[in-house]
Amino acid sequence: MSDALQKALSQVRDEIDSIDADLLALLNRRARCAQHVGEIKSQHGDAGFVYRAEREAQILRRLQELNPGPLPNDNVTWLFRQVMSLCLSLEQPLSVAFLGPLGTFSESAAVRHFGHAARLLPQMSIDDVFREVEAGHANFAVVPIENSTEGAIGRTLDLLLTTPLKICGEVVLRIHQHLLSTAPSLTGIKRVYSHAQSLAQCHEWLNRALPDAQRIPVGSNAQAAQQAAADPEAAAIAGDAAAERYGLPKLAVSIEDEPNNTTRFVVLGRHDAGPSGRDKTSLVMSAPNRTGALGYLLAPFTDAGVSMTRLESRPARHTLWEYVFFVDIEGHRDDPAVRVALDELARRAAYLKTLGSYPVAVF
Ligand SMILES: O=C(O)C(=O)C[C@]1(C(=O)O)C=C[C@@H](O)C=C1
Repeated sequence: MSDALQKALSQVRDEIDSIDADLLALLNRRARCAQHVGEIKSQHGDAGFVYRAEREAQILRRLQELNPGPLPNDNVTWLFRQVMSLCLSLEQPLSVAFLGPLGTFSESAAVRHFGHAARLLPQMSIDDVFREVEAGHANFAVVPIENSTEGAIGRTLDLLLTTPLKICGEVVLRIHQHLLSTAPSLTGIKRVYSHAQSLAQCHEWLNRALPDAQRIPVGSNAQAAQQAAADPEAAAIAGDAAAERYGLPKLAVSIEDEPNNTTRFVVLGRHDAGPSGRDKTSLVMSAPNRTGALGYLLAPFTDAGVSMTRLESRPARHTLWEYVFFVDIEGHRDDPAVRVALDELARRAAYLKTLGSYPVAVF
């Protein structure tokens, strides 16, 4: 290395060292502020509300607006999510239940929302995820609710009907499915394990690339990866997190049939979130089985100028040919227009449950 190059490099590296020292001091100053916030909250008997979904969303949105680059907004958001996760862990360590084992897309969603400092509690089923928070063994749950290719996750909707938990956040995750196997090539693969939803998301690719392989649905993508890791004639369809966790090579990447394959998860806790300025409210209601009933129920939203972003029907399981409707609207239940619409809806619906108000996903 020439002297000139050495000198130029060491000048910039000295600057980086000095910036890192400043960053370190600032990060610790921020952490002390968060600890102070925690003390104020517990002095006011508010220790149960240490995690503030709406405040985190506001912080991240503001930083996205302030970001001058060259770091892209997604990376900045990820970085500050980690910073808040660490600051929060000094106030109160959080635990998050999700559909395990480790390596599922649900784990990726949980980490995306709560950062790496949260304690992860993988569960065997979506029912167990709900139960873990309902029983007070975990602070929050992260469960899938809909996929852009496959539609609603029925079990989550059914459990939302009866749970006392509230939706306090959402996570939108781009799903890239890979074929993971220790086999040297596609030729030796006789079995493909995956969650039924993932097998369906890669149905056309499998028809083309592995028409003779047996497709075996299992409890989760991560479980599929565990099974494939132990069987050289098998492959799993799963994501990056499972590939890394179980040390499986990727034989084919991004094999999902739909290029925009995305899953939306909801975050459940004992309270919903305060208004953040850009919120959604999720509801479930029942309409009597007669002509025009659904239109009658939805009219209060139009009348109050509230936009509906999602409508999903699901059989009411106890009565044949009766349906419940899951509705997402724009706005927080404390917004005046939403409040007016909900009050009117409560008068019209045979059954109405507000599942929660929460910030629109930030990234
Ligand atoms: O502002 C608060 O209420 C805090 O607890 C601080 C803080 C943060 O690090 O900025 C940490 C956790 C909360 O979820 C929101 C924000």
